[in-house]
Amino acid sequence: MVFHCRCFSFSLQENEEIEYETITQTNSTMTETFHTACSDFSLSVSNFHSKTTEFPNLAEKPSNLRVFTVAELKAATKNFCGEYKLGEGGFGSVYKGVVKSLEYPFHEVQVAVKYADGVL
Ligand SMILES: Nc1ncnc2c1ncn2[C@@H]1O[C@H](COP(=O)(O)OP(=O)(O)OP(=O)(O)O)[C@@H](O)[C@H]1O
Repeated sequence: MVFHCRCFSFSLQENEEIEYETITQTNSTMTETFHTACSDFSLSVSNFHSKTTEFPNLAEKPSNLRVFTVAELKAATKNFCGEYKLGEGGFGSVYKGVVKSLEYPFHEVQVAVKYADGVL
């Protein structure tokens, strides 16, 4: 299962604000793939673990979030190259990367890709 979420903007240099996309990839026995905004992320996970039906199926929600293949994420981060590492979180490392914009094919979009420990 692959989660993608455009999370937040942050400042690289004092006056330069760049929008980043955080992509989290993780394995699961669940076969469906769904996309969710960060605010929904813990909601969907708790829904999955508790198996309650109280929350809507996020796969059925309309979404404009983009799915990336593992190959695309490897290409974007130069195969998760150490030089591209931005930081480390509780369950994996985060790498900067660059992907082509779908809207404007000649534009590149900077992204942050989280590589969850033990996934690949
Ligand atoms: N969009 C981003 N741009 C730049 N650096 C980032 C970005 N996202 C994460 N990082 C870097 O990676 C580090 C880990 O981020 P992450 O989101 O994994 O943190 P976390 O929420 O503490 O981790 P976890 O969710 O695994 O518990 C951050 O402290 C930061 O240094």
